[in-house]
Amino acid sequence: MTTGARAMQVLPQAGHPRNPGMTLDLDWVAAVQANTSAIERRAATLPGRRSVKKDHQAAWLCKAISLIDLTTLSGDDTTGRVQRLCAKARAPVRADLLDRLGMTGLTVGAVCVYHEMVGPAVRALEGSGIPVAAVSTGFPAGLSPFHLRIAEIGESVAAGAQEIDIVISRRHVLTGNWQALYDEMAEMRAACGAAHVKAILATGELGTLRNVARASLVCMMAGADFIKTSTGKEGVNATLPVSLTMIRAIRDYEARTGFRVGYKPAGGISKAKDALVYLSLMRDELGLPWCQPDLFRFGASSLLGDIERQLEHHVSGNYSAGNRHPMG
Ligand SMILES: O=C[C@H](O)COP(=O)(O)O
Repeated sequence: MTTGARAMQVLPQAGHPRNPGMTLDLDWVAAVQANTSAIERRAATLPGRRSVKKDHQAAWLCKAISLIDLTTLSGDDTTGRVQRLCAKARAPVRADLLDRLGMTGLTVGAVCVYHEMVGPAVRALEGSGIPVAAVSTGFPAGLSPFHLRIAEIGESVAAGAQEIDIVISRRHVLTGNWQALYDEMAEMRAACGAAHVKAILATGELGTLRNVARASLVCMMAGADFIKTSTGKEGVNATLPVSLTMIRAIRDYEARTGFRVGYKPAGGISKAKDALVYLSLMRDELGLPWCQPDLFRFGASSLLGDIERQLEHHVSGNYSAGNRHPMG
C-alpha cells in the first residue's frame, strides 16, 4: 500500500470536498480590507460571552481534546519523548475520569512533530487512526532554499506524515508580492499530494490585520486545506483579533467558491477556558461543521494538561496539581 493510499484511509473522513484552489484573483485580494478597531472591539467581547457550564462544559472540553494537534517542537525532542506524547494522544484523559464522564474512544486530532520524529510517531500511533502532522519547509522561519523546502515535504510524506504544516515566506506578504506567495503555496500543496496541507501564516510577523486577511485568501486560492496562525515561535502567536480576521476570510472564501477551508490557531493556547472561547467563536462565525477535526484544530503543547485538570475538577470537585497530567 502506498503512503498516499494509507493517508486517504486514515485521515478523518471529511464531509466536504477538498479545497482545489483557484486562479489567483488579484482584484479580489486588493479589495480585501480589515477594520482593525471593529475587529478588536468584537474580539474583546468574546471571553465574557462564554456560557457553557457543567455537563455541557465537560462535553465541550472533550470535544476540544479531539481537536488538538498535540505538539512537541523542541530542539531536544527525543524518540522517547515522542513515544510518550503518542501514548498520551491515544489516551488523552485518565481512564477513571473518562469512565465517570461516560466517554469512550477519545483521542486527540493529530500529533505534530518535526520531520526527524515523523517515523517514531507513525510507529507509536500505528492502528490508532491518529494522523501525524509534520512541520515543514524550513520551519519556523521558512528561509531555507526553496528546492529544499519542497524536498522536505516529500520526505515527510514518504515517512508517513498525513498532514504537512508549511510556513509561508512572510516577505511576500510584507512586500505585497501576492503572485510569489500564491506560486509558493501552490507548489507546496502539489508536493503534499494526498497529505493535507496547513498554511502557517506567522501572523505575528505580518504587520497588519489587512495583511493577515489577504495572506489567508491567497493561501486558500492556492489550495490550502487549513490556514494556521503561527508556528508558536513568533513573539505574538494566536490571538482573537487575528482569529476573527482569518475565520471571516474562510467564510468569504466558502461563500465565493463553495469550498470549506479549516482553521488552526496555534501558539500560546494553554488554558481550557481559552479553548472554549475559540470553540464558541467557531460555532458563532462558521457553524458546527467547523467544530470537527477535519475543519478545526488547536496547535498546542500544553492545553491538554489543563483540560484534563478541569475534567478532573468536574468529576471530583477537586483540582489536581498540573504535574499529575504530564504530556511526554
Ligand atoms: O503548532 C503548535 C505550536 O507550536 C504549539 O505552541 P505552544 O507550545 O505555545 O502550545
